[in-house]
Amino acid sequence: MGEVDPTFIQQLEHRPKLEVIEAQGIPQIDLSPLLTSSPASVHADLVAQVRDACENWGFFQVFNHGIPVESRGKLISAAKRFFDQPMEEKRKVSRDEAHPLGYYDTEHTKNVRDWKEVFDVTVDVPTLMWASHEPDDEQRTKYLNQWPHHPPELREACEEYVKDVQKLSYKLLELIALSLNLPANRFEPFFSKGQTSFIRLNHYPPCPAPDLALGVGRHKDAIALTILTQDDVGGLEVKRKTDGEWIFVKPTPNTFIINVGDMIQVWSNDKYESVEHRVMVNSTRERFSIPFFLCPSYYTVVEPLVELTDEQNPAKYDSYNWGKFFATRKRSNFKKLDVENIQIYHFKKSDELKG
Ligand SMILES: O=C(O)CCC(=O)C(=O)O
Ligand SMILES: [Fe+2]
Repeated sequence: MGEVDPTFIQQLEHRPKLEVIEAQGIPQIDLSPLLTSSPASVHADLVAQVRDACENWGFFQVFNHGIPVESRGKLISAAKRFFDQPMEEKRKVSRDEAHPLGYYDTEHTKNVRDWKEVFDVTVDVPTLMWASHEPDDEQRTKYLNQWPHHPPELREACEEYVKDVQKLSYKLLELIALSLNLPANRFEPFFSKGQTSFIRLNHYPPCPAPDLALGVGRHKDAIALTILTQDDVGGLEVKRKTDGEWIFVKPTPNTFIINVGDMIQVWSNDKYESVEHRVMVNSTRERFSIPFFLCPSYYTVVEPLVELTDEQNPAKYDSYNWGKFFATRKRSNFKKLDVENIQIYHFKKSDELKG
């Protein structure tokens, strides 16, 4: 195995095992009933499959989702053309504190550098967000996308893809609401008045030391729901809830990988957990993946839903403001902070539950 800069090296217990466990993969769910009829409420079997997957895995794959393969193919090709350029070209659209969207290659997860480069694109243009993480500062800011000159088709490919995936995300939110015995449209108000969703083009170049580094270190997604597409290389691993083993998510053509994020964990009062995952790299093939991170409007107050709490099952979290949470996270991208990045367990109600 080769060498990498020490900033990329994972501690011993977090290094990937190069022989992967593929057995008993995450559940596969056929969404074809939704192509022919709605509302989702008529599909009790589908709702039950979503409930099982959310309870037992926090992850599932969907097929027959209605999104044309070309839409993803075009975007992955455009992403490849963008990342293939010299660094000085990519740096022209670099992300910084003033422009939080665009190109970035020094992301750290849990203080270890990730073996990847990314390009972030916001969905609503402009996206309204708090200007500061300070709780009492009510100033707002507007996020705009930064588009590179090359490749010229990147912008249209992103915009077309986002339109399709957004529709899918709303269908999935309806299914998740129904699976929690809530009305299908229960989550809609959080997203319908200015959401903060974004997509990330991930490029994982070949790595000379795939036994030491990770494309993305172990983490949970802070958002509501992630819809991920990956190419045929593979690398994503999900932590199995039953025994904590890292399970390889085998690339399956024309499927999307869905995972419950931290906000659904809080809304559901821990009925559905946001599950840890990470990305392995390899020494021979580059890999591309594109997560769509579904996020509510910046002012959304996130707390366990009243319908899912009662005296026997009291709320396990204090409420938090999504935009302030996000701004606090973002801050650590540009400044090395001494404290751990903000996490939902910081809002757990009782001290013995923390950790
Ligand atoms: O590349 C992948 O498969 C997953 C990436 C991921 O987990 C993330 O960007 O949050
Ligand atoms: Fe993730």
